[in-house]
Amino acid sequence: MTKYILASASPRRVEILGHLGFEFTVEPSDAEDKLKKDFNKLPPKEKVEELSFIKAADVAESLILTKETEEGDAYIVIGADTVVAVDGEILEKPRDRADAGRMIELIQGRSHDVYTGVTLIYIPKNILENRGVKEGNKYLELFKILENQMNEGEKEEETSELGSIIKSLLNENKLIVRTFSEKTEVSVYPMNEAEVEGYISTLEPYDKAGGYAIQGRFSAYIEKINGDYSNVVGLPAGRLYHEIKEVYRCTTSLLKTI
Ligand SMILES: Cc1cn([C@H]2C[C@H](O)[C@@H](COP(=O)(O)OP(=O)(O)OP(=O)(O)O)O2)c(=O)[nH]c1=O
Repeated sequence: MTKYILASASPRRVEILGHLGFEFTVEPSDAEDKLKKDFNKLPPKEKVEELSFIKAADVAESLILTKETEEGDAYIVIGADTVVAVDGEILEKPRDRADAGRMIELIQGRSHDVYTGVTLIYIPKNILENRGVKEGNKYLELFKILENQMNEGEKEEETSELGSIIKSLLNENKLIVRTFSEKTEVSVYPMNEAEVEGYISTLEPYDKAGGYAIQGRFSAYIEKINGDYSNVVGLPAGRLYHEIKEVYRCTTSLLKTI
């Protein structure tokens, strides 16, 4: 049986994946905070794709190295990241009230893009079953070295090596990794000062990219969208379902190589 793991603390992602009918467990990753790498230099599409990979790879690596498996299950780990992009600036979650106000001022009365990147990592049961043998130990050692480097706060290139176990397994054709992203264009009605103030006085902006929730009070200010609605809320449901189907299509060739 294949088990699904959502590598995200976002309650919106839990809801969207639940709607798709998958049974899954939630194991959030704090890999993003561990990295010193400056993702802000990347364009939004690359940034969300890279961060989704980092989150999924972090959870997949711990799974490969530590998880007690039941009767040799296979796993699909799902990582995601969402940002708002306006005039070449990337808006993540606002730091404070002033930052939330700045973001709402920036996006009101015009359109912006919301990007969500998703990474799926399929771990066949054979990898988990082989953990105890020689090859498994090789990865365990690599993982320990990386962890020590992070603890000691060593050089930036080394701390950004998170995901290298997944990459080396992928190179050896032992995993399936699929990364993709969706863009949704969102047009926001003009807002007056009282409306901006009123909105940032709610708790809504503070855990959302761009400082707003299309699914909440901010719906009052949404004029139209072009693209997938669920993508704005944190997970592009339709694309995700079809990408998971594609993963299963690829498992046939993967299993031949293990
Ligand atoms: C634009 C927008 C974003 N969001 C949310 C989706 C994401 O949860 C959040 C963007 O932050 P992310 O950093 O993508 O995700 P997260 O911190 O919530 O969870 P994790 O890192 O553990 O995966 O913003 C909405 O809920 N509604 C919206 O309209």
